[in-house]
Amino acid sequence: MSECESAARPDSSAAGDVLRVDDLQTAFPFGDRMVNAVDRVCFTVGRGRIVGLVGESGCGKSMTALSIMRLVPAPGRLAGGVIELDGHGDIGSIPEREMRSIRGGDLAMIFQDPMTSLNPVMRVGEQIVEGLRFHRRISRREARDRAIQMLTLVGIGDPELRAREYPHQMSGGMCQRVMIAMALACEPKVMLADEPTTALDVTIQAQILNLMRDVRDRTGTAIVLITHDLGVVAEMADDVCVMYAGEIVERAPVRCIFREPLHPYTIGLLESVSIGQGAVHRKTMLPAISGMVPGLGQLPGGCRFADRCRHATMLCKEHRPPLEELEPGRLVRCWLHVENSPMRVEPRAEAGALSNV
Ligand SMILES: Nc1ncnc2c1ncn2[C@@H]1O[C@H](COP(=O)(O)OP(=O)(O)OP(=O)(O)O)[C@@H](O)[C@H]1O
Repeated sequence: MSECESAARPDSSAAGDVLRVDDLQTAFPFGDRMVNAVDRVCFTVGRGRIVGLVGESGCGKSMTALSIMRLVPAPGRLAGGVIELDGHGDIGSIPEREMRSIRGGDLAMIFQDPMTSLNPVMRVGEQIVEGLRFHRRISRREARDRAIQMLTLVGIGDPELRAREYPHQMSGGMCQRVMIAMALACEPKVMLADEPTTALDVTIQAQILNLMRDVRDRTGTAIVLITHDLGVVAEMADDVCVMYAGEIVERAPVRCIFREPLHPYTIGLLESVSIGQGAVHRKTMLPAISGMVPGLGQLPGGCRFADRCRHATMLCKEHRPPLEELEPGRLVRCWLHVENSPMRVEPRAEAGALSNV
C-alpha cells in the first residue's frame, strides 16, 4: 500500500471521486539514473470540485498534469502509480489507442498558451466540431449546433460569426475561451487547467476564472487548477495540494491552507503575499523563502525543503518525512507534525510559532 493510499480523501469524498491519483511517479533520466520529477503524488478530486495544485516553478505541477494525461515528454516516462478516472479504471496502464479516446473526451486539458492547443490554420468552430465528432457519435449538424452552444456558454458574442474565424483573428482572452469551449464540449469528467490565466491581463483573468467556476457549477466538471498564484487558489479551489520538488508537502481544504497552514513551505508561500479584503496580493519586497527549488540532480535524501527551512534539524536532513494524515483530508509532510517525532509540535500552537519562516 502506498503511503497515502489509506489516507482519507479531502472533503470531496461526499461528492464521489472522479479522479484518484495514487503514488504517481514520473521519472526522467539524469546521468546514469532515473529521477522522479513527480514523486509518489496522491490526491483525489470529487465530482464538481476544484483542486488547486500550487507551488513555485519547477515543483512538478505541470508534469503531474501531463502524467495524468499520459503526455509525459520523452525521455521522461510514467514510472509508477495509479490514475483512476471515473468509468475507466486505471488509465495509467491502458493502451495508447484507448487513451486517445479519453483525452479530449472524459479528460481534457487546457494550457497557459491557447496556441498550443488551437490549430492556427483551422476555423475555431470547425476545431470544436472535429473534437466532438471524434469523441461522440453525432452528426456534423449536431456537432455544429453544439459548437455554437459552447461558444455561447463561454461568453463569446456573435458565436456564429466567431466560429468562422481563425485563432489569429482573436485576442488572447478570446482564444482562451475557445480552448475552454473545446475542452468542455464533450462534457469531460475532469479538466486539467495549467496556469490558464497567467498570460492574460488582470480583467480578462478574472473573467476566465469566473467562467471556469460557472461552467463547473453548470456542468459538474471537476477541475484540477495548476497555478503558482495563491490569489487564484483562494478564489477558486475547494481543496489544495501544495507541491515542492516533485512531492505533495501539504494537502488540505482551502480554508485550512489560508487560516492554518502547517508546512513551513506553505507558510513561506503565504508570507510572500498579503491577504486582505478577500483578495491576495503579491508583496514586492520579499522573497519570504530564500533559496531555490532543487533541480532533479540535487534532490536531497531527507526532507527536500530542509535546506530552505529554518526549523530543519539533522532528522530533516537525513530522513524523508512521511505524508502524515492529521485529520481527514488534512495531510502534511513535515517532521514537526509526525506523531512520535522528537520535533513534533501541537498543530495549533505551531501555526503561530512558525509564522516567521
Ligand atoms: N522535458 C524534461 N526533461 C527533463 N526534466 C524535465 C522536463 N520537463 C520538466 N522537467 C523537470 O521536472 C521538474 C518539474 O517540472 P514542471 O514543469 O512540472 O514544474 P512546474 O511546477 O509545473 O513549473 P512551471 O510552473 O515553471 O511550469 C523540474 O525539475 C523540471 O526541470
